[in-house]
Amino acid sequence: MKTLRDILHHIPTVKLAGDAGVQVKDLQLDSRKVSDGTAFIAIRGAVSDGHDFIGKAVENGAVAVFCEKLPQVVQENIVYVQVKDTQEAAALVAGNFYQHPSSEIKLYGITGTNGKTTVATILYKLFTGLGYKCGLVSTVENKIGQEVIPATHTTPDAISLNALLQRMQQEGCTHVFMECSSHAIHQHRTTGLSFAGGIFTNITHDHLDYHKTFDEYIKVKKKFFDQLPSVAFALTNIDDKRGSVMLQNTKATKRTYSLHTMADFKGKILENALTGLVMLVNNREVHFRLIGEFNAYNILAVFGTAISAGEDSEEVLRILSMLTSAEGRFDYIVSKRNIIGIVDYAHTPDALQNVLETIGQLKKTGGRVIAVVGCGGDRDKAKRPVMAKVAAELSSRVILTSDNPRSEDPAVIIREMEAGLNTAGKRKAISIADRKEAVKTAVSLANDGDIILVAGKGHEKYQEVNGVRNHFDDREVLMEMFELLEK
Ligand SMILES: CC(=O)N[C@H]1[C@@H](OP(=O)(O)OP(=O)(O)OC[C@H]2O[C@@H](n3ccc(=O)[nH]c3=O)[C@H](O)[C@@H]2O)O[C@H](CO)[C@@H](O)[C@@H]1O[C@H](C)C(=O)N[C@@H](C)C(=O)N[C@H](CCC(=O)O)C(=O)O
Ligand SMILES: Nc1ncnc2c1ncn2[C@@H]1O[C@H](COP(=O)(O)OP(=O)(O)OP(=O)(O)O)[C@@H](O)[C@H]1O
Ligand SMILES: N[C@H](CCC[C@H](N)C(=O)O)C(=O)O
Ligand SMILES: [Mg+2]
Repeated sequence: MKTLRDILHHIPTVKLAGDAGVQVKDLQLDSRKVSDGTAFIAIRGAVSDGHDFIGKAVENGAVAVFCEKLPQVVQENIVYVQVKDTQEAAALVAGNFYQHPSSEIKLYGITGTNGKTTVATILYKLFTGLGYKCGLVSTVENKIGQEVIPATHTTPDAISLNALLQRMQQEGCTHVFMECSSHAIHQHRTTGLSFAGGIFTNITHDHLDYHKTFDEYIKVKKKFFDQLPSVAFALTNIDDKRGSVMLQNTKATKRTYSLHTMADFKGKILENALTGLVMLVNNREVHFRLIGEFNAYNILAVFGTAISAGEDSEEVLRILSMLTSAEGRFDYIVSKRNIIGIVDYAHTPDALQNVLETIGQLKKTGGRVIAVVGCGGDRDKAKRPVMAKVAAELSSRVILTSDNPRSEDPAVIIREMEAGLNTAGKRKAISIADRKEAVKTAVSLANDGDIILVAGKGHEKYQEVNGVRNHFDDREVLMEMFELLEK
């Protein structure tokens, strides 16, 4: 059992009121999850302020409270720890409480707008294939070896994350691959972790609802690399405009990958088809099952990570050539009538553009492309018109529909998407708010040889409407509609 003094190690405190010898059984950010012996950490959130729930936490059994300002009424038997930034303190306290699991394993963090899940998942599969027991922290799922633990966030909060890493370490994982979202970096969810390597995929428009400006979004991602230790490596995509900026101030060993210029890990696409990619990777010709130019970048990120981690290049390429992508990333089904249905998690303008361009390059049949696209509610509104515009420019027909409306009116989201369409785009587009109906319409419009892209939800098994998650699975719906309309 830990005392408060143990978990305060290396935490700069402003003021400590009470006995630091008190025993701490658990850490919590949420007053509703507090039980006897818990240390509660009050965080100023986007919706509410954890400081308003200190009383509730104490009622539920908290013995210690971390806060940025002391409550007006302090209770004698409770220890108050005042710190400058409770979010940062939460991460450092969690590291102490869970005995710094990240320094006992090789932890690799992947950041960037698109490709994090893909790169982290392929790394997990590759290193598992190389014979290691691995952990995965991702949008789709968390994994400890073969055990699946459902994911609630791309990157969990600092306490859940350290608890998860401790379990991974205790259960024998030697390598862990985790996505580091920009929200997570900004909210200190990854602060204090010992990374063996950091990987940058790319940066394009997303999350400006949260970060406000693109410059702020870039700065947050860069901070991740600024904080890497000198023993780590930092691997970046130098074909991205901001790829080298990311590593500008890092102490880690710098490594680069590219499809177009000199780099430590250099790739060239020789063939790009629905059966996969043929690429030169550091002058070695290899066939991969992954599809599209964007996946050529993901392959280089994975290859560069494995080699930087000291693995053998021949063995890495042998296993990598057999691997498929993460669930819901360019998943395709060919119907009885030879219509190709693709489910992809493209939910940013750049991802949508990449996926539609890839489809355009693969489409040797001369068939049309029908895109079913929506945008999430309570998320970056600026994406909406841009995603509709990209869809209209790169497809023959577009069906604008709902993604996860969350607390917003789907009709309003669709109207904001429609605002991005010019006259030609408007002629190609139909708006159908019901996502199932939208997929049905796409299938009914398709002829043999056409390609239907259902974008935005990928692996998700639900649609979130006003706080309720109803079962919804794009792949399942697409198959159902093929069955129904191709009898
Ligand atoms: C915008 C955002 O990131 N929000 C995260 C944030 O919540 P918040 O700031 O809104 O918290 P809040 O509701 O205002 O509450 C403030 C504090 O009071 C506490 N509280 C609240 C109520 C109460 O009764 N008692 C109590 O103690 C809360 O536990 C919290 O600690 O802190 C919470 C606890 O860590 C997170 O669960 C929550 O994620 C929400 C659910 C979310 O949707 N986050 C998304 C945007 C997100 O993080 N996405 C990225 C992925 C992005 C990508 O992949 O592209 C991710 O990493 O998942
Ligand atoms: N390297 C890449 N560059 C650009 N687009 C990509 C890349 N890799 C994947 N994509 C596209 O982005 C979509 C999301 O990919 P992925 O889930 O790997 O990204 P992510 O960064 O984990 O996203 P999230 O921020 O939601 O966690 C894919 O379905 C595909 O359309
Ligand atoms: N991690 C991303 C996922 C978006 C997925 C899309 N289906 C949506 O709901 O907008 C986010 O939370 O912004
Ligand atoms: Mg992800």
